[in-house]
Amino acid sequence: MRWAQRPGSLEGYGHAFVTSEEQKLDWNDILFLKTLPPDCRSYDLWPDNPSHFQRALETYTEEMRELAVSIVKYMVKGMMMTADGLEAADDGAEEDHNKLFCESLRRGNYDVRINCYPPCPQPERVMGITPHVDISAVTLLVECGNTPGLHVLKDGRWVIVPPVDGAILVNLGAIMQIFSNGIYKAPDHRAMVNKYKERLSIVTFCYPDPSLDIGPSKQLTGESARTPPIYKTVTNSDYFHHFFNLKQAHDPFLDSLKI
Ligand SMILES: O=C(O)CCC(=O)C(=O)O
Ligand SMILES: [Fe+2]
Repeated sequence: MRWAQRPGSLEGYGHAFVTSEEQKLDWNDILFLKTLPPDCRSYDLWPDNPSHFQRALETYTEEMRELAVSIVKYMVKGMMMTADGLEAADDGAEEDHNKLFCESLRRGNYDVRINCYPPCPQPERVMGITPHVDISAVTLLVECGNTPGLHVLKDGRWVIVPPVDGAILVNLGAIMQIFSNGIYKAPDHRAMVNKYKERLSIVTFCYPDPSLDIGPSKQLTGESARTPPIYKTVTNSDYFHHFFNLKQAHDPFLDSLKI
C-alpha cells in the first residue's frame, strides 16, 4: 500500500512498535503522521483520498496546537500555585523557564495517530493498545462514536473513561510530569477492543521544540526554590533515545529519569 510504514520508521499506515515476528500485536491499525512543524511532513505518506484529507489534517493540527498551548499555560499557572506552598522561586531570579516551555510548545512537534480498532471475536484475548504512558507533553484525544475503549490506571485499578460526544480528552504525558517535577502525573492507560463494534480515535501528541532540554521547571526547582528536582534534565535527543531503547513505554521510563 502506498501509505504503508517503511522499514525503520513509525510513520504511515501499519502497527506501532513492531520489533519481532514473534510478538503479539495490538488489535489496532494505525495511521501515524508527523504534522507540525510543516517541514517535517512526509506528504507521500498522507492519504489523498478523500481529497480534502490533507488540508483537513493541516488545519486540525494547527488548531490542536492552539489548544495545547493554552491548556499548558493554565497548567503551568496551576503548577506554580501548587508549588507556592513548596516555596517556588517566582522572584525573577531564575530565567523564565515556564515561559520558555510554553513558547517551545508553540514551535513544537505535533504527531497525529489515527487508531482504528476493528471488532474482535475474542476481545478478552487482545489489547487495542498495551498499557503505556504517553511520552508527549500533552496528548489531545478525540473519540469518534460512543464505543468505550480507553482505560486509565487509577489507584491500581483500570477505570473506563466513557466517551463524551464532541469532547477533546486531554491526557498528560511524561514531559509534563517531568517539567512539573511530579506535580502533574502522566497516567498509565490502555485501549480495549469490542466484540461487535469498530472504534476510532484521533490522537494528537504535542511536544516542545527539540531545542528545549527536558527537565523540571527551573522556577520550581532552581537555586532560589527550595524544592529539589526529582528528575534529571536531558537533551531532547537523549530523552527519545532513552525511550526507544526501552522495551515498553511504561513507568520504568519515568523512573529511569529520576535523580
Ligand atoms: O484510543 C485510545 O483511546 C487511546 C490511544 C492512545 O493511548 C495512544 O494512541 O497513545
Ligand atoms: Fe496513549
